[in-house]
Amino acid sequence: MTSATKVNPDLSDERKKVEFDVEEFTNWYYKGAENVAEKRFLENFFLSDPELEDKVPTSYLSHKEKYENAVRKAVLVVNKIKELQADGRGGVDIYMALLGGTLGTAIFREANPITVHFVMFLPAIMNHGTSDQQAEWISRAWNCNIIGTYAQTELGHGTYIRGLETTATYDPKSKEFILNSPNLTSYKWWPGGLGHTTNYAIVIAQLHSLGKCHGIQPFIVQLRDEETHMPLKGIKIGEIGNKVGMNTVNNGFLAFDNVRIPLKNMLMKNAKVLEDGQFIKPKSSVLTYGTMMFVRVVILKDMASYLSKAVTIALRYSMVRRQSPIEPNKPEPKIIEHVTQQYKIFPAIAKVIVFKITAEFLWDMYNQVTHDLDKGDLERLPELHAISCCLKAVCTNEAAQAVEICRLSTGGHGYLNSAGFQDIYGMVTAAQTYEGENTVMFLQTARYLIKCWEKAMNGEKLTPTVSYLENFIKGRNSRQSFQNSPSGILKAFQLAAAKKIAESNKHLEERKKYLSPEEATNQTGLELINASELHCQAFLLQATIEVLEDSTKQTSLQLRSVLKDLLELYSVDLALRYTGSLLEFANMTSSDIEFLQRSLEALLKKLRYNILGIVDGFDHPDQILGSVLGTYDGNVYENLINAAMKSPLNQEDVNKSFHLYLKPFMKSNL
Ligand SMILES: CCC/C=C/C(=O)SCCNC(=O)CCNC(=O)[C@H](O)C(C)(C)COP(=O)([O-])OP(=O)([O-])OC[C@H]1O[C@@H](n2cnc3c(N)ncnc32)[C@H](O)[C@@H]1OP(=O)([O-])[O-]
Ligand SMILES: Cc1cc2nc3c(=O)[nH]c(=O)nc-3n(C[C@H](O)[C@H](O)[C@H](O)COP(=O)(O)OP(=O)(O)OC[C@H]3O[C@@H](n4cnc5c(N)ncnc54)[C@H](O)[C@@H]3O)c2cc1C
Repeated sequence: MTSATKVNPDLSDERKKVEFDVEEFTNWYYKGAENVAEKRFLENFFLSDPELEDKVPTSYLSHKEKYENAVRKAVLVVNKIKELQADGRGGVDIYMALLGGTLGTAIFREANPITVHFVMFLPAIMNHGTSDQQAEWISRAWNCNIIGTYAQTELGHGTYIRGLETTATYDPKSKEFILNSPNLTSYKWWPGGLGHTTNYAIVIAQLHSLGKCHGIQPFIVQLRDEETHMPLKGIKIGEIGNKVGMNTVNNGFLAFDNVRIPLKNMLMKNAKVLEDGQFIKPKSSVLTYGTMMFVRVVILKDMASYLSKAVTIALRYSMVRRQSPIEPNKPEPKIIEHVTQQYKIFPAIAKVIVFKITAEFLWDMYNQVTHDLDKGDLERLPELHAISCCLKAVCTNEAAQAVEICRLSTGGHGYLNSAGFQDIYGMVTAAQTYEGENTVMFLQTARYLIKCWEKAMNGEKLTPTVSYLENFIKGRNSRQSFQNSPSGILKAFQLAAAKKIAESNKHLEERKKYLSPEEATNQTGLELINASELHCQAFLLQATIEVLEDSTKQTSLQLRSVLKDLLELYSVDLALRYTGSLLEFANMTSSDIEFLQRSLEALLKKLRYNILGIVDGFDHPDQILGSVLGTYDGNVYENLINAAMKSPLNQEDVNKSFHLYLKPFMKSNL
């Protein structure tokens, strides 16, 4: 972690003031010293490989060079993983760390063209394939003998997947499906790696058999020749072009012209087509959506990791950058002394912890529910779907906002590519859209909440994530005054969520008297999103309070106290951000707001000298951060000039454009 160069004295002075043991925090954060040792081993194993180091910063490469470099590295990384596995080390976790997490983005900067192979193609075969199909495809895919993507979205439809237009028509004579893209809007558009990397895909298409359409189903389709990599007959394929970020993912397009695949290539764990063309319905049609749910759960973990990088960069920089005297005639302070600067960064640090805890909570819930599903029990699937949708939306929205605020908190230097924010933002903001656009995700949760509300009104028992609605209906909580503590703020959010759900339901019912239920839902959309968001914020806070309480029982008093301060900061900031809803629904008064404001300021002050220990404790080596502003040694000005010198323009004193254009122009008298 420590760099060989001399640490900037401003930063080393700060480190001396931290009151808790940073390593103890690291061990707590990564759930044990063993995990920390493994994390450090992996980081060192990959990042010390000179083949994975970029001699020229990738931002100076062309689009094509960036892609080729990313493919080269992807192959190296997977080979290195295999090396580790041959030594009996690690399993799926290594892939996750390298394909999405901080280590993966340290290597690829933007992203990896084979991530979707591991995150969606393989899970789709596992989720939707029969045991025979798994036997046929999994080991080839796992060994990367074939590389696949998940081709669902089309030019015309991403959200409304029932409206997808690609067709798979069963021909009982040849026992084959015929794939077609009937028009331009049915072209597949976006799948990661599809452009020039993958040779197979899970294609989601409308199944037609015996003259009837049976809705969307997954098919495994070969796209390119396994030797020459040329697109197969009837397949049109390419890349969709430059994007805001993630430019090394090689997102592609795909169209079919009468492409035939055998019957066995429809993934048939759930729905089936028999040889004679008879369609056998699945136990539930939403089982087709399982792979999306898996990724929504994974995204949450990624948000905590990406945001932890952004806050580390912003905070370290704020502790070495000096600007603008606060008192006249006094020296310029570190910019962190400006209270407004503290507010830009400290609450975002608290969010990292809240998102990480909740991500782990959701991961456990996902594993439990999929275990139940394997036994045919679908009972908790709607609850998991509802909570994963709103968590995906809130956490990606908030992470994107927080990363941008971190960038702004570093002033002009933060706008430089070498500051590292652009790549982080590119990854985070993409997740606001992919795997379900966020507004649509909020509306999915709201649909569930309205159903739960109706159930609760009928006296039915509710699942754990919504059980607070029962308390509300029984009249508990509603008359309590607002309490300024994490559990008091949680109660206020649950009350506000319950009242907002009730109010949305009331307006929905009123509208249903003269509108169709669907149009009534559309007209009530703004309130439904609001209800969904309040519900989600309550869940994030509840999960964190419960886990922190439990997981800090064995920690030192000093660490427990800092984590308690961070939880308080998170909840006070949350309450202040939602004063509108809390004033309207949760017995909050203007004097409560004044008190919250004072608490916020007091907490910033209290955390001022411990907060560096938290970001140091995230334990990101400089290579992971990839930022001239965030290095452990804090030597930002030296880093800035060194990075500037790597610009290709700085490799010569005079650029040829001077002789070609400037000189004739400057000498001309026109
Ligand atoms: C590295 C990553 C790269 C990125 C990759 C990608 O982006 S890949 C591309 C990613 N693309 C996207 O993410 C596309 C986003 N779009 C979608 O997921 C769907 O089109 C939809 C969910 C918005 C609507 O679907 P619809 O019109 O069929 O549904 P509806 O609203 O009429 O509700 C019907 C019922 O289904 C239920 N239910 C729904 N989903 C699930 C689920 N996963 N599980 C369980 N249940 C689910 C729902 O609760 C409702 O239950 P109820 O109330 O009847 O008991
Ligand atoms: C970086 C990246 C990687 C991707 N990777 C893949 C991949 O590997 N495979 C794949 O298949 N796809 C992939 N996608 C596609 C992605 O899943 C879709 O873009 C996403 O689901 C959103 O769909 P859309 O683009 O159709 O947006 P639209 O649905 O057209 O959204 C446009 C606007 O319409 C609004 N809107 C739409 N429907 C509703 C509604 N019902 N109610 C209210 N508002 C609505 C939205 O809120 C949004 O404001 C990727 C996308 C990105 C950006």
